[in-house]
Amino acid sequence: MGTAGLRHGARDEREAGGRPRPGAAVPWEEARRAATEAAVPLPAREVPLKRARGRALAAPLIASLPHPAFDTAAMDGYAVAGDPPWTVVGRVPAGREPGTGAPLAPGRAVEIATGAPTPPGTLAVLPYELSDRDGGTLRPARGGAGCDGPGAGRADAEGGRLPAGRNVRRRGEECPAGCEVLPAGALVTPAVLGLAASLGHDVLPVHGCPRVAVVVTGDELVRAGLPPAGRVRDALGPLLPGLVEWAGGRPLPLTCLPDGRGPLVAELARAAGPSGAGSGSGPGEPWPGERAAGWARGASGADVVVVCGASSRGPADHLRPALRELGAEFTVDAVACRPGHPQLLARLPGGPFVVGLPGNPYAALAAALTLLVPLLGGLSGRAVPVHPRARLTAAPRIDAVRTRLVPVTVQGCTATPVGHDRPALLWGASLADALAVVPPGGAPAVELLPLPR
Ligand SMILES: Nc1nc2c(c(=O)[nH]1)N[C@H]1C(S)=C(S)[C@@H](COP(=O)(O)OP(=O)(O)OC[C@H]3O[C@@H](n4cnc5c(N)ncnc54)[C@H](O)[C@@H]3O)O[C@H]1N2
Ligand code: MOO
Repeated sequence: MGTAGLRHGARDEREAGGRPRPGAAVPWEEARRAATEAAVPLPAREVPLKRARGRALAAPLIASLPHPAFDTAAMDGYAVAGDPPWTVVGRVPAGREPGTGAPLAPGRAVEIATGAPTPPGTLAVLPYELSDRDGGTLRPARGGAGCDGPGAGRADAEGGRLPAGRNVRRRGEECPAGCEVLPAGALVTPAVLGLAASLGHDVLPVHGCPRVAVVVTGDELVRAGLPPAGRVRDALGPLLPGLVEWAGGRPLPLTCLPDGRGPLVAELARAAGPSGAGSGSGPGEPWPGERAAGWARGASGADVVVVCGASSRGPADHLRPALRELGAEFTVDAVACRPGHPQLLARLPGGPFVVGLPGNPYAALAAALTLLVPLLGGLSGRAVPVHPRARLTAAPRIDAVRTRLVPVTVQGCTATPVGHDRPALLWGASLADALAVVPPGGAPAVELLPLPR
């Protein structure tokens, strides 16, 4: 393909009304934005914590409790009141109901466990290792070192007085009840699950998980063993389920199709067809509210169909003709990038999205990070990520008109191309931490697209 048309692609390759002309390569940034904006988050529902991991919060996470929920000791040691020496009068174990013990009078101390409620009247907590106990009498140890910041627990120079509040966490000092700790759209990670539990939640409102059908096409593909002469191993069947899960989707069982328009039309028609009405269950069954929100899954139960291969313009490349035959609407029809330019995003009438990925495996991965990952992020309700940027330590080949996606390793604010980045092999991508997005003409600092782990 010549470059002159692409240089002005964003302006010249559009029909009146702003739609891209069929076959027009849109700039990479624009393609990613179109994929992000095409997706409306799937409806939300509350799920138990153990089923929320990897989903996006459909509402901000609010603290149901203050944290800490009561005044509590931050160290194992002694809760003390007033000036030393103190008389040790008892012990507070973790788990005691706050406010049930007697208030601590000046000159008294109680042994206390980390996390136990401090008695009313507590001045501070003196850690064991900074204390000097002789029978029932307690004093600060001489010259104790800091345990919780500089000088923590050490009595001050004049008169052995502990700063008020030392090693005591006050109720609500980290977050008061009602505080918004995470915004809607945050990804539920293991840390978020622990945080939600700490703040009193048993369930979380999360967006639905888009179901993704992966269709691998090509007569030449074999799925196991050493390929016979002229054949190649399918690299995308193994790659895509993990990528889909990482991006927020749920992969459906893989479909392998021979080359040919007929099988592809039949598969896409099945995906576009009315969802298994009357079946009562199964992957196509809607969640409550899905229909009201305008969601219609096809008979295959997929929200998104990813078609690998058949994306180019040769006689065996049937994806575009098949989509046109079915009346699909194209959102992106080729992208001005290398590799991965034949990729596309379309929507079948009333049904699922279709993402077309090139057959060359590294090109398919680069394309998936361009269109599929933003689409799945949007459908699953994830906030649009802000990716880090870095300076490249070696100049990659710059393209005057196309964005290049270059596998790199990342060290701090610098990124180093790893090479091995021809479209047909995933070697460079396997060595890399990220793909650097090198815009047309280059840039001093480039965006880094994370690679699925
Ligand atoms: N006339 C043109 N020809 C090509 C163009 C173009 O613009 N004009 N673009 C080239 C680029 S760039 C790419 S990328 C490919 C895209 O090809 P398709 O998406 O149509 O895929 P195929 O033709 O089926 O396969 C291309 C290549 O990839 C291998 N392949 C396919 N599927 C897999 C798989 N699942 N695992 C591993 N390898 C796979 C296939 O054997 C071919 O070698 O088109 C160029 N041509
Ligand atoms: O752009 Mo292709 O997608 O070079 O391999």
